[in-house]
Amino acid sequence: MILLEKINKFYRQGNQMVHILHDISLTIEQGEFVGIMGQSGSGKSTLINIIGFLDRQYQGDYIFKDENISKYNNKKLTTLRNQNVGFVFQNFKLIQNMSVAENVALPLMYAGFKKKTIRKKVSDVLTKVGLAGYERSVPTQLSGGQQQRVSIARAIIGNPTFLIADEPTGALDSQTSKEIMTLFKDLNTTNKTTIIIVTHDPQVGQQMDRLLTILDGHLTSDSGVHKNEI
Ligand SMILES: Nc1ncnc2c1ncn2[C@@H]1O[C@H](COP(=O)(O)OP(=O)(O)OP(=O)(O)O)[C@@H](O)[C@H]1O
Repeated sequence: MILLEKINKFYRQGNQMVHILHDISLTIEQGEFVGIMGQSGSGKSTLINIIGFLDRQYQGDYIFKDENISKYNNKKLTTLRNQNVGFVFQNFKLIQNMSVAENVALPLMYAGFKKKTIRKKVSDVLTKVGLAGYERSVPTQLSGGQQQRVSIARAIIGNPTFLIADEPTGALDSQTSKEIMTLFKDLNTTNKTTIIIVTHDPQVGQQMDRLLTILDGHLTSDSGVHKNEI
């Protein structure tokens, strides 16, 4: 489903072009549960920005669902992103003065769904993440783990093809981290949602079906393939 072929990424730093990602080639199939690990500055965010259709300034080919999207303009890329990707962040990124239901409903509001449909979908998705009945709460009334569940509900309400979670347990204690990882695994197993999780945490990495490791912008290991395929 996701096929990257020799992706290279350069950033301008001052008057120099710095080579950030080096010849990254990988395939992620529908339904996979994949972790990306690597030290700070190794290029994880840069890579997921490309995978999640946020960045189109790279060299190499990105084939998504059999279509080469490397030359897509911003408009086409935004449409692709809205239709296919859900994002989860370390710091939840919830809107504080909106209720849980309003936060979760946002993607469907933008997509122009009817109010009644939205209400039903919000209720279903809150049940799925273990927050049935929390519609009227506001983020500040919730624990960190609950807020992350709200942000996961917002990410999955549009039924995305894949989820990208950037350090989703980074702000949580270890027990809550475990619970959030269990939720991701359930979503992966039950809904067959492809999930890509960036993490520093080896405990989180261990729970993934497949682990990619990035070092200085190179893909140095992929537990899903034999070493000589990298
Ligand atoms: N917009 C930018 N302009 C210039 N350099 C950048 C930019 N964004 C990232 N970099 C550089 O690219 C390299 C990779 O950064 P990236 O954020 O992808 O790493 P990371 O593995 O996600 O790190 P962290 O775990 O700290 O989030 C770093 O050296 C960083 O300084």
